[in-house]
Amino acid sequence: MSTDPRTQATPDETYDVIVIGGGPVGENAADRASRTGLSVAVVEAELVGGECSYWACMPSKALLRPGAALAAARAVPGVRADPELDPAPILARRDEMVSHWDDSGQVQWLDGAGISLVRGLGRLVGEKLVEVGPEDPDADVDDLPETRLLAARHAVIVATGSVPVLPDTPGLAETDPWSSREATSVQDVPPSIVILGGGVVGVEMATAFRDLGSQVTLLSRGRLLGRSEPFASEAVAAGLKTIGVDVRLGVSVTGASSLPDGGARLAYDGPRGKGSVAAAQVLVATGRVPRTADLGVDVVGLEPGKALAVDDQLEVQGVDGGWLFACGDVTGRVATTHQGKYQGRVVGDVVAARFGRAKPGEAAAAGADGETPEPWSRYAATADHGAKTQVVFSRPEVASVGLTEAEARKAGLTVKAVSYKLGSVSGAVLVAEGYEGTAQIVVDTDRQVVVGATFVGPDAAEMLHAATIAIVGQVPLARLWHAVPAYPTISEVWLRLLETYGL
Ligand SMILES: Cc1cc2nc3c(=O)[nH]c(=O)nc-3n(C[C@H](O)[C@H](O)[C@H](O)COP(=O)(O)OP(=O)(O)OC[C@H]3O[C@@H](n4cnc5c(N)ncnc54)[C@H](O)[C@@H]3O)c2cc1C
Ligand SMILES: NC(=O)c1ccc[n+]([C@@H]2O[C@H](COP(=O)([O-])OP(=O)(O)OC[C@H]3O[C@@H](n4cnc5c(N)ncnc54)[C@H](O)[C@@H]3O)[C@@H](O)[C@H]2O)c1
Repeated sequence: MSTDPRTQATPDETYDVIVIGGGPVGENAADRASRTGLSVAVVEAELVGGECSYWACMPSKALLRPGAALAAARAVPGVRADPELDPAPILARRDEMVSHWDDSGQVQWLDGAGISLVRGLGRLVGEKLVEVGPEDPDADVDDLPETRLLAARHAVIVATGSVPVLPDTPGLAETDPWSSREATSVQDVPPSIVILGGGVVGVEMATAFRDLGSQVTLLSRGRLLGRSEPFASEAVAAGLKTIGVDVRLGVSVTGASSLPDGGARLAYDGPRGKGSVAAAQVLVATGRVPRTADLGVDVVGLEPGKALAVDDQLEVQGVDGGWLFACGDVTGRVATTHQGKYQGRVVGDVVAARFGRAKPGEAAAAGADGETPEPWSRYAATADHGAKTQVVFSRPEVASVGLTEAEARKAGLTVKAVSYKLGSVSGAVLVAEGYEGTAQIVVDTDRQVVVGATFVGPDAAEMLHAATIAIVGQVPLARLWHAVPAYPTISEVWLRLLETYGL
């Protein structure tokens, strides 16, 4: 395939399976792949555990939880004293949650699972060949890993995640803006921060920094959380304003400049003409792209920088031989840890069954002889289509699964959306005075099944899984009617939703 001399070299090590990227998704894929006796190596350039453990899910949720707990306490008369947020212990608990950016616990776990760890940046250099070397070969550090050539007997699984996007707005890069990494690992809370981007990172970090005491301005081109139901966007915008975030919608940032005493000013075109905002710190939260630019995918005929398109077995499309797989953010079809780990379990099982000592019949069920595995079998990531879940830990929380009403209509389904105010349910009244929130289900009226659900409100996250089960199980409404929610819980909204639908 390649005339690169490296592909002619004798490999330094050979494994049955090589996983490039030891984030949450790669770890899961490696774990499952190793279960039928295959030898597996994980190649990791930074910390085992990936973005999620050290700079994303865990630290961001650690920063957000105290504010949610305080709001919950304040919403119940009878809680004595007036609790307050205290940044120092919040940051200290965040540091604990990320194990002080030390991955020895996760390395131990890999070790216990019998998976080899190879530190360094992995690059594809040929079919089933991975060269591992320093991320920056010119870096001036003592313990740069030596370049090693690894060969895979059967499969390479790519789980390299994603990287943040920095828009090419004039002057923006020169203001030394933060990405979500610097924001989630903050040690000195800035007195003021301007956040560019009203997606998930934007609204979560606006909430967290307001709780930590910063003055926060959030600039968004469109509505907040643009992929959510519009009522969720409105509730989150209102929630941010209530806690004192300056939310400016419909603004396009046109330029940025550094200020002489530190900080920066962003200029923008908005609904009321030109404007600007200054802050001690800029945080750019304008999305992420799959990390394939430095992966060597060109040697297998793929375009660097683009997502690795996969089928439901997570096999990379456009590469022959059935040896290259991908899962997680790098596929561009999921952008959360839990959905990526689901893919990791599927691809790990596919690889284990096709190439390892699996039970009789399992290799065929996993597609070893060219048959496509059954949807909803353990060898197909079927939930990627129409059953993805996400929780945004803003205040109020936004928990969603499946299709929004607009997405369902776009997909050609005949649907009816019904919603109900959560504050009218007895369980919610008990949880908080003046509980405000909304639940909505999107029903496919031809099949009489739920295809989407969104819950917005305090602790809405914990309501999501019932909806996920209804969607994945394709439970007919007539049967769902017999799932009786306990009284007095907020889940009683399910009964109200079905009544509102007409049952
Ligand atoms: C601020 C923030 C908060 C988030 N909060 C949540 C949340 O609450 N819940 C949720 O579900 N999702 C959340 N996400 C999304 C979640 O972080 C990602 O979906 C998840 O980390 C993807 O996992 P992954 O294993 O695919 O990639 P990553 O976690 O990015 O891991 C990829 C790993 O591969 C390594 N790597 C990359 N290239 C190479 C290479 N060539 N060689 C060797 N190693 C390589 C990297 O060093 C990294 O360790 C959040 C994201 C952000 C930015
Ligand atoms: N709780 C969670 O599950 C969680 C939390 C944080 C992040 N994440 C994941 O991480 C990923 C990245 O999050 P994110 O918020 O950075 O991305 P995002 O795609 O959710 O939002 C990016 C926002 O930036 C805007 N934008 C893009 N370019 C812009 C520009 N030049 N100027 C102004 N605005 C611009 C977009 O319109 C969008 O609103 C997401 O896919 C998300 O699912 C998940």
